[in-house]
Amino acid sequence: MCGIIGILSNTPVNQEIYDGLLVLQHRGQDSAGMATSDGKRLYIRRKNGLVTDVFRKEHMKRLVGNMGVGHLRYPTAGGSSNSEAQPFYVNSPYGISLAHNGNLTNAHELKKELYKQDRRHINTSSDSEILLNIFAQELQKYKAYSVHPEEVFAAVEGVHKRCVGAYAVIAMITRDGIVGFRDPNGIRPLVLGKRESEQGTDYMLASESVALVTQGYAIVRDIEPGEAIFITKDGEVHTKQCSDKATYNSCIFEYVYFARPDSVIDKVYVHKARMRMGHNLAEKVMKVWPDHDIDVVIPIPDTSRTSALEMAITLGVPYREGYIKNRYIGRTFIMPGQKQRKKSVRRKLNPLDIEFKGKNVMLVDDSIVRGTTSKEIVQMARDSGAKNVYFASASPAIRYPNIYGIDMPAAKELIAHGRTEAEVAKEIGADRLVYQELDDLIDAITKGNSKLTQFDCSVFTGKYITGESESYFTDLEARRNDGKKKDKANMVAIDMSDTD
Ligand SMILES: O=P(O)(O)OC[C@H]1O[C@H](OP(=O)(O)OP(=O)(O)O)[C@H](O)[C@@H]1O
Ligand SMILES: NC(=O)CC[C@H](N)C(=O)O
Ligand SMILES: [Mg+2]
Repeated sequence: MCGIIGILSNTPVNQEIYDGLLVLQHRGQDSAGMATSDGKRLYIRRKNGLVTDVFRKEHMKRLVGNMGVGHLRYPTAGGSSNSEAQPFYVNSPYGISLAHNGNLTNAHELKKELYKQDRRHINTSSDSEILLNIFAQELQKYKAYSVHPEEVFAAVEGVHKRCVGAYAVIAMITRDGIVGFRDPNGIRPLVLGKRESEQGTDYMLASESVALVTQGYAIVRDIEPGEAIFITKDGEVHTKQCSDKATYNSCIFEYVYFARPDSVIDKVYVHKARMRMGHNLAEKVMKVWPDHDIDVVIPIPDTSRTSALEMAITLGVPYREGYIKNRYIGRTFIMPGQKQRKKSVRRKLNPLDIEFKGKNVMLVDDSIVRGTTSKEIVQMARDSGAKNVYFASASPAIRYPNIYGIDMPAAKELIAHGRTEAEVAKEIGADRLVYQELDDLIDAITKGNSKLTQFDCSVFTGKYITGESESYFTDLEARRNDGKKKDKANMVAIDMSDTD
């Protein structure tokens, strides 16, 4: 679930992109990168690590210019080496650098097609390098001396025709401006912001609105599914719907887990959606278990806090912080390997015994994916003297892979895959388990924007809007299960990063 940013400003953008990336760090912890342009030349820095590790003073000084794009990576394709850090760059036509959030499901076919048909060589296993080359190839068709909106929009139409899957994209054309677009299903988010200053109007595109508002930009609007925006270096803004099949099928997991609560996605306040998830979950508990004996509701920090608090209020039960989170450890779920994820739950969360001793505790998390967190957490509650340990998940059971930008490629790694609710409860060691109903989860979001009627809920339903074949999933699981990822982790193609 990478994070992307693009800024076209009247002043240098390096510090603002850096600050914006810091705000979006929760979307990708693997690598960070930035490309800037002064209208003549491109400057680029990308490397494995967190934002604070990747950019030092000397790199920032070199990233000059008033426009640029930034990226945070959480890999869903290829390996996790420096050479797959983004933005990717291609010099023809015009010099394009591109940052991608999402995942292409026909990357394999496109890679072959790019060589056979277009004589373009792809040097990494990243689907984003493929996406960049498709965009470049489509733009090249017009052979214009400099880029105009018509050519950009025609190129995006070409991308929509050739690429399948999820993609929110911000690209920079070195001499001409910034382009943003969202796939025809709008699976991944992209929002536009604007800021007036004495020097003129500055524009920013980002995965989440929190990156805009923290830099003083006002939210203008979300980019629509299938729509493209071209902001020229002179500050003209052009937009066009580039797909005749565009519909909203936004990823529901953005609201459940990925996005920051202080972001607004497709006009829905994530914080409020999570509150409603907690409320609906409490109603389900009261329905299926009217005589419950819950003494206290305890959230699993960080993400579930918002819904757990609202759940406690609706249940009329005290809410207590029972696990203290080490603020210097990042998100566990988006770490690359199971060993690392497991180890970090214990290092990250420590129980406060006094909140557990002799009590019936209801632990609340936003989701149970591999069960790494819940297993450890339930055990910690027992070790701290809880009488009974109940567990509630603000989202339904996750039984199917994600193929749109969340790294959950192997069904067998999901704890609820092929298991009933009671079996999952047993597996995580809980005395009772309550899952949110899918309709209640959807209701929690649509209450914020009734125009959103459809979502990508594939991890709960196994239904994929882009219609992939059975063999795609078999192949994906074989290529990207946890064991395979370990082998690929250090696969370096051309290492363009500095060694420090
Ligand atoms: O069942 P699992 O495979 O463990 O995945 C689910 C857990 O992972 C996430 O937490 P994470 O630590 O990544 O981030 P957070 O601090 O934002 O909650 C999520 O909030 C759940 O707690
Ligand atoms: N999570 C994402 O959005 C990943 C983007 C891209 N597929 C990559 O692996 O780099
Ligand atoms: Mg969590």
